Amino acid sequence: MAAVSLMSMDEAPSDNIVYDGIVDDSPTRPTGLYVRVRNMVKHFSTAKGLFRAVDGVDVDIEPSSIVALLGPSGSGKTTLLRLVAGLETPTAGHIYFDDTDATNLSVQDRQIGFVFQSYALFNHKTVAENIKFGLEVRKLNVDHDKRAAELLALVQLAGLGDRYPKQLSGGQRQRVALARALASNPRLLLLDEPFGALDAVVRKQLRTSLKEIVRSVGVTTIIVTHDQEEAFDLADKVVIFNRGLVEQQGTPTEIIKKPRTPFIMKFVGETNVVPASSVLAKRMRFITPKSKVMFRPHDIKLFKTLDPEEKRTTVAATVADKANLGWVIKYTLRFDDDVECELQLTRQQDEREYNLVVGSRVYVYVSRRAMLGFDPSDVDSTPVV
Ligand SMILES: Nc1ncnc2c1ncn2[C@@H]1O[C@H](COP(=O)(O)OP(=O)(O)OP(=O)(O)O)[C@@H](O)[C@H]1O
Repeated sequence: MAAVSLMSMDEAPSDNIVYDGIVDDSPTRPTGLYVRVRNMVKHFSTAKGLFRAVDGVDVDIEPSSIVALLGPSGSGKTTLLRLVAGLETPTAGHIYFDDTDATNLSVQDRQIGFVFQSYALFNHKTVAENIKFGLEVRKLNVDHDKRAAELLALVQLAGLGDRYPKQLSGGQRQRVALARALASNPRLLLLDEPFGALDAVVRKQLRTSLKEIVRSVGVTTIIVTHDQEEAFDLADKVVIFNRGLVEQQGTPTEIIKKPRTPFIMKFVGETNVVPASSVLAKRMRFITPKSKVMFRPHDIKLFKTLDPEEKRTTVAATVADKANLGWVIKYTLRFDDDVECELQLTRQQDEREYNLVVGSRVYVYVSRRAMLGFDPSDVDSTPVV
């Protein structure tokens, strides 16, 4: 999709930018807000006591970037989003928008666009009227019809302005909600599970559109999601919450390649968990004071036959099950101490190299470097009261 500015021409700065004699006459894009959250705390009083929904969080959200807040249910993602929006008052901490302390700004003065899971469109208004509502509330002095048409084109609904929300699919309604949120040219867009109610195919289409749209508009975007694939695909930075705290934040690649804690390792991607006292952990000489050991299924090296030399560095197992999951084949391997682990292969890998028979014997090697010791409390995600 071509870069689209939400500024209409009468608002756009007239000066073109000149670099070394080359005139860049593309419409000037607004830069998104730089959002900094500092030592943010939000405690709720409940019948059971003080609930630490957000318990001291620092997050930096670069201008015009997309940041995904990911984490188990009840970990504080939505509460942080609501704090940034001004819909909750912090117990402690600060929020800065660029260099301004925005902690006590009213919701209206924050210039934020919102999209929630439930469409929150006015059913008695047409699509265009719904979008124009976003302009009316901010009393923006622009040509409303023209802006609504621009926004409809941006969200790929050109020509549907006269329809009513009930005449649209769920995905189209969410596109309208996005257009409305962008109508007033917000510098910050907040999305709370925006695709939660949609089926997988529509979710994916909207995800792609959202990425293109927010990048072309240049708005800083924070999205709360349960969906890891969504978070990793969309975001420049993923912030993973657990029990009101940020457990890790970084680029998707950093989080996948360098999970900093056992919680992250278990939360992101598949893991095998075996006792630290298992034959496998011992044979790999993995020494840990912790009670359990985890490693990724793809870190297993498997041999169907062995040289006598290799027998000392591997552990024999029986193929207990083979699950055919389409493009992925999942084997369950049972060691002689009855500990089990899973091995995942692509179908191609399996057909080319393995094709294991249930009941056959195999030999397993896992590098010590791929193993991580942990106690069950290290991966606990029960919210703290
Ligand atoms: N007004 C409130 N009063 C008391 N507790 C609250 C209030 N708002 C939120 N909570 C609690 O704070 C915790 C964090 O909620 P939050 O909605 O931020 O979690 P979340 O990570 O977004 O979870 P989910 O993915 O399920 O929406 C939850 O256990 C919730 O019950």
